[in-house]
Amino acid sequence: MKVISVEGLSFRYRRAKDYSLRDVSFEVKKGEMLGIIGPSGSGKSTLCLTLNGIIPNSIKGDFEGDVIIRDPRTGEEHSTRETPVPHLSTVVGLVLQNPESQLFNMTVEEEIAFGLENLGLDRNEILRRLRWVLEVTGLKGLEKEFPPNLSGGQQQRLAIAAVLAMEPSIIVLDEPTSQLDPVGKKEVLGLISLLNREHGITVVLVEHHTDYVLRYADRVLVMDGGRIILEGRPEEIAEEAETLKGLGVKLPASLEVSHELRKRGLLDRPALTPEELLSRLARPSR
Ligand SMILES: Nc1ncnc2c1ncn2[C@@H]1O[C@H](COP(=O)(O)OP(=O)(O)OP(=O)(O)O)[C@@H](O)[C@H]1O
Repeated sequence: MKVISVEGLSFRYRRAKDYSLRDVSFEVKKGEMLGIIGPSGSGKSTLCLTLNGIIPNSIKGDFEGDVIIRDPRTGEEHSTRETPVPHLSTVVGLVLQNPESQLFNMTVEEEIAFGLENLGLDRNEILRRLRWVLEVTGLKGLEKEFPPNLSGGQQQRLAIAAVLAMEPSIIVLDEPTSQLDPVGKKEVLGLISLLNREHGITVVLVEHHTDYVLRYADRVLVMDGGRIILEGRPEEIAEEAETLKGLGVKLPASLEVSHELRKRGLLDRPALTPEELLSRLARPSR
Protein backbone atom coordinates (compact mmCIF):
# COMPACT_ATOMS: atom_id res chain seq x y z
CA MET A 1 0.00 0.00 0.00
CA LYS A 2 1.28 3.45 -0.97
CA VAL A 3 1.38 5.81 2.00
CA ILE A 4 3.05 8.76 0.27
CA SER A 5 2.45 9.77 -3.36
CA VAL A 6 4.28 12.82 -4.65
CA GLU A 7 3.29 13.81 -8.16
CA GLY A 8 4.84 16.58 -10.27
CA LEU A 9 5.85 18.59 -7.20
CA SER A 10 7.56 21.94 -7.76
CA PHE A 11 8.07 24.59 -5.11
CA ARG A 12 9.56 28.07 -5.05
CA TYR A 13 9.93 29.93 -1.73
CA ARG A 14 8.41 33.38 -1.63
CA ARG A 15 10.72 35.97 -3.11
CA ALA A 16 13.21 33.26 -4.21
CA LYS A 17 14.41 33.51 -7.80
CA ASP A 18 14.60 29.77 -8.46
CA TYR A 19 12.51 26.75 -7.71
CA SER A 20 13.87 24.58 -4.84
CA LEU A 21 11.93 21.51 -6.04
CA ARG A 22 11.39 20.78 -9.73
CA ASP A 23 8.87 18.26 -10.96
CA VAL A 24 9.54 15.73 -8.19
CA SER A 25 7.54 12.48 -8.29
CA PHE A 26 7.94 9.36 -6.15
CA GLU A 27 6.01 7.00 -3.92
CA VAL A 28 6.66 5.38 -0.56
CA LYS A 29 5.10 2.08 0.44
CA LYS A 30 3.91 1.17 3.92
CA GLY A 31 6.77 -0.12 6.08
CA GLU A 32 9.50 1.03 3.69
CA MET A 33 12.61 2.93 4.65
CA LEU A 34 13.34 5.49 1.95
CA GLY A 35 16.75 7.18 2.11
CA ILE A 36 17.35 10.58 0.50
CA ILE A 37 20.85 11.77 -0.29
CA GLY A 38 22.27 14.63 -2.34
CA PRO A 39 24.55 17.64 -2.08
CA SER A 40 23.84 20.67 0.07
CA GLY A 41 21.11 22.87 -1.40
CA SER A 42 19.65 20.09 -3.56
CA GLY A 43 16.19 20.42 -1.97
CA LYS A 44 16.17 17.59 0.60
CA SER A 45 14.98 19.72 3.54
CA THR A 46 12.41 21.47 1.38
CA LEU A 47 11.07 18.09 0.29
CA CYS A 48 10.79 16.98 3.96
CA LEU A 49 8.76 20.10 4.75
CA THR A 50 6.29 19.26 2.00
CA LEU A 51 5.61 15.78 3.41
CA ASN A 52 3.78 16.96 6.53
CA GLY A 53 2.24 20.01 4.90
CA ILE A 54 4.38 22.72 6.54
CA ILE A 55 4.96 23.63 2.88
CA PRO A 56 2.59 25.02 1.58
CA ASN A 57 0.36 25.58 4.65
CA SER A 58 2.79 27.44 6.93
CA ILE A 59 5.68 28.24 4.60
CA LYS A 60 4.14 29.69 1.50
CA GLY A 61 5.35 30.02 -2.05
CA ASP A 62 4.60 28.78 -5.55
CA PHE A 63 3.46 25.18 -5.10
CA GLU A 64 2.57 22.94 -8.02
CA GLY A 65 1.71 19.25 -8.09
CA ASP A 66 0.34 17.02 -5.35
CA VAL A 67 1.51 15.41 -2.14
CA ILE A 68 -0.96 12.76 -1.03
CA ILE A 69 -0.62 11.05 2.35
CA ARG A 70 -2.59 7.88 3.00
CA ASP A 71 -3.25 6.83 6.60
CA PRO A 72 -2.85 3.05 6.51
CA ARG A 73 -5.04 2.67 9.62
CA THR A 74 -8.09 4.33 8.17
CA GLY A 75 -7.29 4.21 4.44
CA GLU A 76 -8.08 7.94 4.32
CA GLU A 77 -6.18 10.04 1.78
CA HIS A 78 -5.09 13.56 2.58
CA SER A 79 -3.83 16.09 0.09
CA THR A 80 -1.33 18.15 2.10
CA ARG A 81 -2.66 21.29 0.43
CA GLU A 82 -6.09 20.76 1.93
CA THR A 83 -5.28 19.24 5.33
CA PRO A 84 -4.25 21.29 8.39
CA VAL A 85 -0.72 20.52 9.66
CA PRO A 86 -1.88 19.43 13.19
CA HIS A 87 -4.09 16.80 11.57
CA LEU A 88 -1.33 15.62 9.23
CA SER A 89 1.12 15.35 12.14
CA THR A 90 -0.89 12.44 13.56
CA VAL A 91 -0.04 10.56 10.34
CA VAL A 92 3.37 12.02 9.40
CA GLY A 93 5.84 13.00 12.12
CA LEU A 94 8.73 15.32 11.26
CA VAL A 95 12.08 15.30 13.08
CA LEU A 96 14.60 18.04 12.25
CA GLN A 97 18.40 18.35 12.39
CA ASN A 98 18.82 20.25 15.57
CA PRO A 99 17.15 18.63 18.61
CA GLU A 100 17.41 21.82 20.70
CA SER A 101 15.19 23.69 18.28
CA GLN A 102 12.42 21.14 18.85
CA LEU A 103 12.49 20.98 22.66
CA PHE A 104 10.89 23.69 24.77
CA ASN A 105 9.40 22.04 27.89
CA MET A 106 10.86 21.78 31.39
CA THR A 107 11.00 17.98 31.69
CA VAL A 108 11.29 14.97 29.41
CA GLU A 109 7.78 13.77 30.23
CA GLU A 110 6.23 17.21 29.72
CA GLU A 111 7.97 17.38 26.35
CA ILE A 112 6.42 14.08 25.29
CA ALA A 113 2.99 14.81 26.78
CA PHE A 114 2.77 18.33 25.31
CA GLY A 115 1.46 17.34 21.86
CA LEU A 116 -0.84 14.73 23.40
CA GLU A 117 -2.55 17.26 25.66
CA ASN A 118 -3.10 19.43 22.60
CA LEU A 119 -4.79 16.46 20.91
CA GLY A 120 -7.24 16.42 23.82
CA LEU A 121 -6.49 12.82 24.80
CA ASP A 122 -7.58 11.58 28.22
CA ARG A 123 -5.12 11.06 31.07
CA ASN A 124 -4.96 7.25 30.77
CA GLU A 125 -4.23 7.38 27.06
CA ILE A 126 -1.52 10.01 27.64
CA LEU A 127 0.08 7.81 30.30
CA ARG A 128 -0.09 4.73 28.07
CA ARG A 129 1.65 6.54 25.21
CA LEU A 130 4.17 8.15 27.55
CA ARG A 131 5.18 4.76 28.97
CA TRP A 132 5.43 3.24 25.50
CA VAL A 133 7.61 5.95 23.95
CA LEU A 134 9.91 6.17 26.99
CA GLU A 135 10.45 2.42 26.68
CA VAL A 136 10.99 2.36 22.90
CA THR A 137 13.35 5.35 22.82
CA GLY A 138 15.34 4.13 25.84
CA LEU A 139 14.57 7.29 27.87
CA LYS A 140 12.93 5.47 30.78
CA GLY A 141 14.34 6.79 34.06
CA LEU A 142 14.95 10.27 32.60
CA GLU A 143 11.31 11.45 32.87
CA LYS A 144 12.06 14.34 35.26
CA GLU A 145 15.25 15.54 33.54
CA PHE A 146 15.55 19.06 32.12
CA PRO A 147 15.94 18.44 28.35
CA PRO A 148 18.96 20.78 27.85
CA ASN A 149 20.84 18.65 30.42
CA LEU A 150 20.57 15.54 28.23
CA SER A 151 23.30 14.44 25.82
CA GLY A 152 22.84 15.27 22.12
CA GLY A 153 21.79 11.71 21.33
CA GLN A 154 19.28 11.69 24.22
CA GLN A 155 17.88 15.06 23.09
CA GLN A 156 17.36 13.80 19.57
CA ARG A 157 15.78 10.59 20.93
CA LEU A 158 13.48 12.84 22.97
CA ALA A 159 12.54 14.83 19.85
CA ILE A 160 11.75 11.48 18.18
CA ALA A 161 9.80 10.38 21.29
CA ALA A 162 7.62 13.50 21.18
CA VAL A 163 6.85 12.82 17.51
CA LEU A 164 6.30 9.11 18.15
CA ALA A 165 3.79 9.85 20.93
CA MET A 166 1.43 11.17 18.25
CA GLU A 167 1.50 7.58 16.89
CA PRO A 168 2.25 8.58 13.31
CA SER A 169 2.52 5.75 10.78
CA ILE A 170 5.22 7.66 8.89
CA ILE A 171 8.27 9.47 10.29
CA VAL A 172 10.27 11.90 8.17
CA LEU A 173 13.73 12.71 9.56
CA ASP A 174 15.86 15.50 8.10
CA GLU A 175 19.50 14.80 8.92
CA PRO A 176 18.68 13.80 12.50
CA THR A 177 22.30 12.94 13.34
CA SER A 178 24.14 15.85 11.80
CA GLN A 179 24.56 17.71 15.12
CA LEU A 180 25.51 14.60 17.13
CA ASP A 181 28.78 13.00 18.23
CA PRO A 182 29.51 9.41 17.09
CA VAL A 183 27.79 7.89 20.16
CA GLY A 184 24.69 10.03 19.63
CA LYS A 185 24.62 9.17 15.91
CA LYS A 186 24.73 5.45 16.72
CA GLU A 187 21.94 5.77 19.30
CA VAL A 188 19.67 7.67 16.94
CA LEU A 189 20.33 5.54 13.85
CA GLY A 190 19.77 2.41 15.99
CA LEU A 191 16.43 3.81 17.14
CA ILE A 192 15.36 4.62 13.57
CA SER A 193 16.13 1.03 12.45
CA LEU A 194 14.19 -0.32 15.42
CA LEU A 195 11.14 1.82 14.65
CA ASN A 196 11.18 0.71 11.04
CA ARG A 197 11.93 -2.97 11.50
CA GLU A 198 10.23 -3.84 14.78
CA HIS A 199 7.37 -1.34 14.84
CA GLY A 200 6.55 -1.20 11.13
CA ILE A 201 6.85 2.59 10.95
CA THR A 202 7.45 3.93 7.45
CA VAL A 203 10.62 6.03 7.45
CA VAL A 204 11.80 8.76 5.10
CA LEU A 205 15.36 9.61 6.09
CA VAL A 206 17.61 12.37 4.79
CA GLU A 207 21.08 11.43 5.95
CA HIS A 208 24.65 12.42 5.11
CA HIS A 209 25.77 9.02 6.35
CA THR A 210 25.53 7.23 3.01
CA ASP A 211 26.94 4.08 4.62
CA TYR A 212 23.85 3.87 6.86
CA VAL A 213 21.45 4.72 4.02
CA LEU A 214 22.96 2.14 1.66
CA ARG A 215 22.97 -0.49 4.39
CA TYR A 216 19.46 -0.04 5.79
CA ALA A 217 17.24 1.78 3.30
CA ASP A 218 14.97 -0.26 1.06
CA ARG A 219 15.18 2.41 -1.62
CA VAL A 220 17.22 5.55 -2.16
CA LEU A 221 16.51 8.86 -3.92
CA VAL A 222 19.42 11.01 -5.02
CA MET A 223 18.61 14.70 -5.41
CA ASP A 224 20.44 17.45 -7.23
CA GLY A 225 19.22 20.94 -8.14
CA GLY A 226 15.71 20.29 -6.80
CA ARG A 227 15.25 17.16 -8.92
CA ILE A 228 15.43 13.44 -8.31
CA ILE A 229 18.32 12.35 -10.51
CA LEU A 230 18.55 8.71 -9.39
CA GLU A 231 16.16 6.34 -7.69
CA GLY A 232 16.72 2.70 -6.86
CA ARG A 233 17.61 -0.02 -4.41
CA PRO A 234 20.92 0.53 -2.56
CA GLU A 235 22.69 -1.99 -4.87
CA GLU A 236 21.49 -0.02 -7.89
CA ILE A 237 22.55 3.33 -6.40
CA ALA A 238 25.97 1.86 -5.55
CA GLU A 239 26.47 1.16 -9.27
CA GLU A 240 26.40 4.94 -9.76
CA ALA A 241 29.43 5.66 -7.58
CA GLU A 242 30.95 7.92 -10.24
CA THR A 243 27.79 10.09 -10.44
CA LEU A 244 27.61 10.32 -6.64
CA LYS A 245 31.26 11.35 -6.44
CA GLY A 246 30.64 13.97 -9.13
CA LEU A 247 27.87 15.45 -6.97
CA GLY A 248 30.20 15.60 -3.97
CA VAL A 249 28.26 12.92 -2.05
CA LYS A 250 30.61 11.19 0.38
CA LEU A 251 30.74 7.48 -0.40
CA PRO A 252 31.07 4.82 2.30
CA ALA A 253 34.67 3.56 2.50
CA SER A 254 33.65 0.04 1.34
CA LEU A 255 32.00 1.48 -1.76
CA GLU A 256 34.91 3.82 -2.45
CA VAL A 257 37.39 0.92 -2.23
CA SER A 258 35.25 -1.53 -4.20
CA HIS A 259 34.66 1.12 -6.87
CA GLU A 260 38.44 1.49 -7.32
CA LEU A 261 38.96 -2.29 -7.33
CA ARG A 262 36.22 -2.64 -9.90
CA LYS A 263 37.82 -0.06 -12.19
CA ARG A 264 40.95 -2.23 -12.08
CA GLY A 265 38.95 -5.37 -12.90
CA LEU A 266 39.47 -6.88 -9.45
CA LEU A 267 35.82 -6.92 -8.36
CA ASP A 268 32.69 -7.49 -10.44
CA ARG A 269 30.25 -5.30 -8.52
CA PRO A 270 30.33 -2.75 -5.69
CA ALA A 271 30.23 -3.80 -2.03
CA LEU A 272 27.85 -1.86 0.22
CA THR A 273 29.41 -2.75 3.56
CA PRO A 274 32.90 -3.55 4.87
CA GLU A 275 31.67 -7.08 5.75
CA GLU A 276 30.52 -7.68 2.18
CA LEU A 277 33.78 -6.30 0.76
CA LEU A 278 35.90 -8.52 3.00
CA SER A 279 33.89 -11.67 2.34
CA ARG A 280 33.98 -11.10 -1.43
CA LEU A 281 37.72 -10.42 -1.42
CA ALA A 282 38.22 -13.67 0.48
CA ARG A 283 36.41 -15.67 -2.22
CA PRO A 284 38.00 -16.67 -5.55
CA SER A 285 34.93 -15.45 -7.51
CA ARG A 286 34.37 -11.78 -6.69
N1 LIG B 1 13.27 29.69 3.49
C1 LIG B 1 13.87 29.72 2.28
N2 LIG B 1 13.68 30.79 1.46
C2 LIG B 1 14.27 30.84 0.24
N3 LIG B 1 15.05 29.87 -0.27
C3 LIG B 1 15.27 28.79 0.51
C4 LIG B 1 14.69 28.65 1.82
N4 LIG B 1 15.08 27.48 2.36
C5 LIG B 1 15.87 26.89 1.42
N5 LIG B 1 15.97 27.65 0.32
C6 LIG B 1 16.73 27.35 -0.93
O1 LIG B 1 16.18 26.18 -1.50
C7 LIG B 1 17.21 25.35 -2.04
C8 LIG B 1 17.12 23.97 -1.43
O2 LIG B 1 17.46 24.07 -0.05
P1 LIG B 1 17.28 22.87 0.96
O3 LIG B 1 17.60 23.39 2.33
O4 LIG B 1 15.97 22.24 0.75
O5 LIG B 1 18.44 21.89 0.46
P2 LIG B 1 19.14 20.66 1.23
O6 LIG B 1 19.43 19.65 0.18
O7 LIG B 1 18.31 20.24 2.38
O8 LIG B 1 20.49 21.30 1.77
P3 LIG B 1 21.33 20.92 3.12
O9 LIG B 1 21.87 19.54 2.90
O10 LIG B 1 22.39 21.97 3.13
O11 LIG B 1 20.37 21.01 4.27
C9 LIG B 1 18.53 26.07 -1.78
O12 LIG B 1 18.88 26.80 -2.92
C10 LIG B 1 18.18 27.01 -0.64
O13 LIG B 1 18.98 28.18 -0.69
